[in-house]
Amino acid sequence: MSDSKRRLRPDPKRSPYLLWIFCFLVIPWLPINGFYIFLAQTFFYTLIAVIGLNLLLGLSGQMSLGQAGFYALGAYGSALTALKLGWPIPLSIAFGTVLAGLGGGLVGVFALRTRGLYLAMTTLAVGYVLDILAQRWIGLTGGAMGLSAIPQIEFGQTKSGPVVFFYFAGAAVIVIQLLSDFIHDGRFGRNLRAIRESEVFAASVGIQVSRWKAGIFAFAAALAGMGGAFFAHQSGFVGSDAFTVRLSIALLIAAVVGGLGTKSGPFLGTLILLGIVEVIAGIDKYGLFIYGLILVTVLLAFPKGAAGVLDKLNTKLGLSDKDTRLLEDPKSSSKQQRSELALSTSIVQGASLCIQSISKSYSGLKAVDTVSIDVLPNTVHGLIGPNGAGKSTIINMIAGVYRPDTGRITLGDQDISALSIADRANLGLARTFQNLQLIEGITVLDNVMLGVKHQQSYSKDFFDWLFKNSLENKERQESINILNFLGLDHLADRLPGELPYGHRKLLELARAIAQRPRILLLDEPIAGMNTQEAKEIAQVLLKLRHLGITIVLVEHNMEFVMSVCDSLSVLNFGRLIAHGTPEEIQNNPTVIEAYLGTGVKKT
Ligand SMILES: Nc1ncnc2c1ncn2[C@@H]1O[C@H](COP(=O)(O)OP(=O)(O)OP(=O)(O)O)[C@@H](O)[C@H]1O
Repeated sequence: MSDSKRRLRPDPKRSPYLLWIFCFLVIPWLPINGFYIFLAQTFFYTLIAVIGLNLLLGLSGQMSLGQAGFYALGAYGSALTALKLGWPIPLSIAFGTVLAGLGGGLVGVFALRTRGLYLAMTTLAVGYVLDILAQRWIGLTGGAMGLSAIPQIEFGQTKSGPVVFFYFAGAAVIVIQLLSDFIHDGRFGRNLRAIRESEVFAASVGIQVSRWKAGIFAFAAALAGMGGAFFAHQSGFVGSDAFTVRLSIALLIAAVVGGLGTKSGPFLGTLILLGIVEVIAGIDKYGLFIYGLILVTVLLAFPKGAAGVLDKLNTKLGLSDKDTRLLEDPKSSSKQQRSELALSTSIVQGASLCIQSISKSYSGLKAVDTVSIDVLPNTVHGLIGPNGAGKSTIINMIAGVYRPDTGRITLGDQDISALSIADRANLGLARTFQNLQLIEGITVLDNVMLGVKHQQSYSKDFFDWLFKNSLENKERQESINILNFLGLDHLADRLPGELPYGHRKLLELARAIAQRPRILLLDEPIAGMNTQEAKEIAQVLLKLRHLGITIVLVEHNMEFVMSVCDSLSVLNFGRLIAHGTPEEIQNNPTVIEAYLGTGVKKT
């Protein structure tokens, strides 16, 4: 396969679905006893709940110990509507799923202000509250005595009921697995992984972090609810005992044992979980203890779970995808010129930036004191000054990480002072960080694609992915052009962790360029680089300016600053002490005394 085709390959690996469909058609007709059909049904609906948790925890990094509560919402919602209102089962299952999703969304909006351990504790508490409600609201749920005679899928004949249920739940799993793969493969997965890495970073590439977090929380809750709804119609009975924290832990174990954040992890983890449940059925008293033991063992021995073990095996057998890395001449100048041309067509014209009398104090310390700076469009502006002068604070105020105590910031003719980080990014502000921000678990190319602006409504994405993958391919091509431009295209299939520091810095710049910025903010772009690498970055910045981007940078290397900047602002103790061309600044006695000393030459 040619490189360009391989790069543009539609990523979703669809062959597992053929296996699925084959098993799906064959299993019910095999001469196996009804117990195995029952087990397969249980496997299907448990898998649905585990897929949700895998997306939540594995991709977005949010821990939920309350999935049993949403599972209960789905089970009661579906059981009650079918039992008391006589709704058809597919409709009642859909209702249970939506009810759990709404519950998850509601919890999401409030709970997602917390993170890490606190989020885990909050979701645990939500799970407890829903469990206690199920126990105590006897009039509705029947408490521990439960609801019985819940309609089961019979389709006229009780005899064929289990097989119909098998198909029904199996079809739901295929759809959910497709959705999960879609999320893993494309923009959704990249955005969620970015949020897991750093919320400030995710917002800086234009992701509306709280919406995405609440959305994936609701989706995972809906899938837990769908699992619960299937459970209710399988057993025909729902009692509060089924929804304790033990269920939440079992789902968590399946997700972790299978391999968090992997596409096949939930399938493998659920298989292992149900296998264990069958084995320990006779020693139920010690069930929780055994679950815990398995979790600890897997975490220590196989941190990437069963999917990680399979992956290693595939690599050993030469079946892995990673063997198809792209190795080309890293710097073919004609290729770079072509990509520069392609890039020039997608670059948006740079904007002006106007900072008016901004100040910022940190608990009494005035880090920035009534600073005003004007940056003209299509120029490179440098912010310089000694350590602690307030440069990074200004960059962070421009990007929206900090709000100025006073003053205002205008991008073009738009006042952005009160906008969120993501809104500013979507208006054309892109940035790099003093401490590199890259997503380690995805390829170099995917890191760049994270910056590419989404060009169509998200609702169209799924069908595009399923049938053509044209949008993803277009975004890939755009990102490859940028990697070509920076001479990094031969590394497109690598992971960022495999790159030397200089290339990692370039990769961050590539991601920022992919955002098609009107203003590019660079916080110490050559820190840690050698002289040759610094010269290459200087060339890149001059080309970017030539293409029309406005650049604001903070840098301590004066030779570099003087060679790329059109104008400079000098800060000292939070105050602006000078403003002008590099030549004017080099000859300014106040600046020489406060910062430069003598001997800085423009190169
Ligand atoms: N989050 C914070 N909380 C408290 N003080 C802070 C915070 N961030 C910065 N400061 C203080 O504000 C002042 C300005 O810091 P800032 O990082 O903006 O300076 P800088 O010019 O970027 O320095 P450097 O060149 O060392 O990065 C310093 O005295 C610093 O200690």
